[in-house]
Amino acid sequence: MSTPDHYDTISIGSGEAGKYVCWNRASAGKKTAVIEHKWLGGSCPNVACLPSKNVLYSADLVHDSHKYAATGLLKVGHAVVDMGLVRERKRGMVKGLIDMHEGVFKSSGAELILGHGKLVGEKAVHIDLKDGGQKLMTADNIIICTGSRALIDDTPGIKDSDPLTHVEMLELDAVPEHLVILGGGYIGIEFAQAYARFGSKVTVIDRNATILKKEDQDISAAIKDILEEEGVVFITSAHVSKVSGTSGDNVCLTGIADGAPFDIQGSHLLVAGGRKPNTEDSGLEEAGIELTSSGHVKVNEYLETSVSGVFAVGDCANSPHFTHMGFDDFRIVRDFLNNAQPLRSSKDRQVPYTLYTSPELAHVGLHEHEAQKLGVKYRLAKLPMAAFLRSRTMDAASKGFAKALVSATDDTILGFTALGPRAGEMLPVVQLAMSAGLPYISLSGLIVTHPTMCEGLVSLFGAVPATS
Ligand SMILES: Cc1cc2nc3c(=O)[nH]c(=O)nc-3n(C[C@H](O)[C@H](O)[C@H](O)COP(=O)(O)OP(=O)(O)OC[C@H]3O[C@@H](n4cnc5c(N)ncnc54)[C@H](O)[C@@H]3O)c2cc1C
Ligand SMILES: NC(=O)c1ccc[n+]([C@@H]2O[C@H](COP(=O)([O-])OP(=O)(O)OC[C@H]3O[C@@H](n4cnc5c(N)ncnc54)[C@H](O)[C@@H]3O)[C@@H](O)[C@H]2O)c1
Repeated sequence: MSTPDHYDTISIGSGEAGKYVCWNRASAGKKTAVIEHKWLGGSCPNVACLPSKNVLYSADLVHDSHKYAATGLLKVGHAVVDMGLVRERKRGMVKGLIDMHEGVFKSSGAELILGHGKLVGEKAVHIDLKDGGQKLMTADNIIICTGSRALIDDTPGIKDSDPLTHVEMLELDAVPEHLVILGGGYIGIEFAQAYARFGSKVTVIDRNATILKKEDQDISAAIKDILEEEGVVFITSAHVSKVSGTSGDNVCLTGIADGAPFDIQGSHLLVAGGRKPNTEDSGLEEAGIELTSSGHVKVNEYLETSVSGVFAVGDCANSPHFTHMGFDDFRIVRDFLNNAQPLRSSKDRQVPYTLYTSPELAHVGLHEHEAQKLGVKYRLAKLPMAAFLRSRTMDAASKGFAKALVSATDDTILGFTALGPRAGEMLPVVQLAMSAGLPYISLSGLIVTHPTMCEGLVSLFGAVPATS
C-alpha cells in the first residue's frame, strides 16, 4: 500500500452523527471522509426510522379505509392491501433518501468511501474497499459511528429458526398469516400494530409484566388496550424456553407465562428484543479504545473515547438509541472540535421520544414512576384526549390522554407525556418551556390557534393544581 492519505476527520460508519460531523467540517474547508460498508446514511434512512414509519403509514391508510368503509363514509369495495406495493412505496422513499445523501456528499466535499473500516493504531484506518482493494488513511480526528444491530439472544433454537429482524420485516411482500413478535418494546409494538392493521394475526411475547417497560403503568396499559382492540394478543411475564421450526413457514415458541405453560405456533417470528452495539469488528480494542461491560464504546461527556481525538457517537456509544440523539451527538463533537464555548455536553440533556403507534406516544422529562422513586415532589395534571378538541375532528378522542408533571416547589415543568393523534408534534413546545426553565403558565397562558393539538396544552397546563 502507498503512503496513507491524511485527513482532518474520518468517520467509520455513515450514521447520523458521523456523517454530519464530516459534512460540517468539509463545508468549512477541511478534508474529511466517511467510510460505509452497507447502508449509506446509516440505519435510519435505510432499515430503521424512516422506512418503518413509511410502512406504518401504509398500515394506517389500510386501517382507516376499512374503518370508514365500515361506517359507510367511504363507498369502496372490500379494500385488500398489496404488500408488494407497500414495499415499493417504502423502497421509493429509501432511494430518494440515498440520492439526497449522495447529493450532500457532493455539495459538502466530504469523501464517501464504500468499504469496511478498521482502526489500525490510534489514528489510522484500514479499509477493505467494496469494489476490491484496500486503502490506508490517517486523520487528526476519528469518529466511531458504527451503530447497533438487532440482538438475537441465546434462547435455544432461536437462531436456527431464521427469525426476521426489522431489516427483513421491512422487505416483506406478503402479509404473514400469524406474526409472533418476541419483544414488547418500541420495535415490537410499532410493528405489532402495523401488521395487525395489514391483516396478520399478531402475538407479542415479552418477559416483563408490562409492555414498554419504561413507561408509566397507565400509559403501557392504555397502549396495550388499544392494540388488543385491534386484535393483538399479548403474553407477558413470559419466559421462552425453546423455539422450533422456521420463520416464514411454521415456527413454534414454547415457554411459561405467569406460571402457565404456552406453545405459540406462528407463520413468522420477528425478534425485537433490543440492540447489540457494532463494536466487535472495527479494530477498537486493538487500537486501545476501551469498551464498557455491555460492549459499547466508553466515552466522556464530550463523546471522546479513551484515546484523545477519537470520538464515539450514536448507538455504539450507548447514547439513547434515537436518531435525534445521534444528531445531538454531532453537535457535541462539532462544538468540541471547534472549541466552542460553552462546550455542549451529553450530561443532563433532554431525551424526548415518540412511539409511532396510532395514536402516538410522546414523552419528555420525568415519568411519574421515576419522580416517585426519586422522591421528587410534583403536581399532576391529567386530561383525556377528548379535551384536545382537534382529536375529535379525527375520531381520535376516545383513546389516550395527556399528563404533565409540574414541580411542587416552583412552577417548572418536570415531565410531559401524551398518548394521542400527532402527539409527537406537541413535544417541542413543552421541551422549549422546560429547557428555558419557564413556569407552566407560559403554556397555559399562550394564545394557541384553534383547533390544533397544541391548543390542548393550554387546557392541560391550565389544569395543574395550585400549590397548597
Ligand atoms: C426498526 C427501527 C425503527 C426505529 N425508529 C426510530 C424512530 O422512529 N425515531 C428515532 O429517533 N429512532 C428510531 N430508531 C433508532 C435509530 O434508528 C437509531 O438510534 C439510529 O439509527 C442510530 O444511529 P447511529 O448513527 O448510531 O448508527 P447507524 O445509523 O446504524 O449507522 C451506523 C453505520 O455504520 C456502518 N458501519 C458499521 N461498522 C462499520 C465499519 N466497520 N465500516 C464501515 N461502516 C460500518 C453501518 O453499516 C451503518 O450504516 C429505530 C431503530 C429501528 C431498528
Ligand atoms: N419510535 C422510535 O423512536 C423507535 C422505534 C423503534 C425503535 N427505536 C429504538 O430502537 C431501540 C430498540 O428497540 P427494541 O424494541 O428492539 O428494544 P426495546 O429495548 O425497546 O424492547 C425490547 C423488549 O424485548 C423484551 N425481550 C428481549 N428479549 C426477550 C426474550 N428472550 N423474551 C421475552 N422478551 C424479551 C425486553 O424485555 C423488552 O421489553 C429502542 O430502544 C429505541 O431506542 C425507537
